[in-house]
Amino acid sequence: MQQDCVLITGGTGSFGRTMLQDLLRRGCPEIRILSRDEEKQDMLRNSLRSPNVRFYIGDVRDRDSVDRAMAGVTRVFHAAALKQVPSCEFFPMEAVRTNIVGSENVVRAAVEAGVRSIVCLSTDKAVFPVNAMGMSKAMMEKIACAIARSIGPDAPTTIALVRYGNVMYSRGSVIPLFVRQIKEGAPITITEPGMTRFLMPLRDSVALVHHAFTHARQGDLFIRKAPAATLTDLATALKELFGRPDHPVDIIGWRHGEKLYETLASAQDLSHSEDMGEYFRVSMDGRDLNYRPYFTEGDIHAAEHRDYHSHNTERLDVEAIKSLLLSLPELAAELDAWNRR
Ligand SMILES: O=c1ccn([C@@H]2O[C@H](COP(=O)(O)OP(=O)(O)O[C@H]3O[C@H](CO)[C@@H](O)[C@H](O)[C@H]3O)[C@@H](O)[C@H]2O)c(=O)[nH]1
Repeated sequence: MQQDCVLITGGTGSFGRTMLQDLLRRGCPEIRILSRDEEKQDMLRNSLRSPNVRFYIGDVRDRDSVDRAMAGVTRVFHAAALKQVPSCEFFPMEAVRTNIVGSENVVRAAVEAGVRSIVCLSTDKAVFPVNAMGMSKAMMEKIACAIARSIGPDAPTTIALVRYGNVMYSRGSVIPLFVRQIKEGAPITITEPGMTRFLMPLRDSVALVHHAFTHARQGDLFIRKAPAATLTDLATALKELFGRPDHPVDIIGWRHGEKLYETLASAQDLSHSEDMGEYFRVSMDGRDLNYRPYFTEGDIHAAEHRDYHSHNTERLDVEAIKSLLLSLPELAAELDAWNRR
């Protein structure tokens, strides 16, 4: 049997790195990282010093570089993406090149190389997308599903997707920003007090990817359920944890391409899904392009479902947000330093 060899695209990002550490802990004999930035790779190489990890400089936009990293691989986790909402609004074609064309390159290369299983990372912003980042991720989902449908259930490669909400404390996100503002004595900048976001600690992120690797059927989409919070409650929780309940807040208004709440699963998704407890499993829509059956075999179940979004999921109150925040190692370290100052 072929030795397990996992390729992670975008392996130096928060999600990719968590996956890498997890695979190392599980004793994976070979893990390949494909990414663009040699400096980030070098830092990761020096911090890991593991003979099991191999680094490939390349770009998912460039099929040749993907093919080179893909040879001999058994599983692929595709996490490489342009993921910042505001920058994709200003450079939408860059999102097209990386998130759409790049994803097609990775999925096709995996199929052609006979990889056993590929899992592509998506986001709640791909559902009813209003910004270029979400639109490009929605297209990635469509492309992965279209390729899955075309190769069929008996192909050697299984293509699956995982979809998550916001990862807490990820680089450049709102929680480290609010923490910095509290520490510097600057007002906390809230865009819209009642805006809600799903909240997921990074540690909860990788289990579903492993599940998808092992259990996905062709074209499956796995959606991680999560609780949500309003920005006001998130800010209040942080202010209280840092002993600054009266810290000032500025309301700055919505940024480009934002939504009041995010949808993780649409009614259409849920109409062909199974509720697996911590996640939904959405099966690929396997109907073909023959129009006639659409009128007799349409999706009659869609109307029975409600969208699953950050306004109607479990809502965390301030105390619950505080305990979730305290469970994050990054936040615990910040608080420790703050209390010892
Ligand atoms: O100064 C600020 C900055 C942000 N926010 C709000 O905080 C929330 C979260 O913002 P942020 O942490 O920037 O994340 P998102 O813009 O929601 O997007 C993140 O979460 C997505 C998953 O939903 C990922 O796909 C994206 O890559 C990632 O950037 C949003 O409601 C923002 O309006 C503020 O209130 N004040």
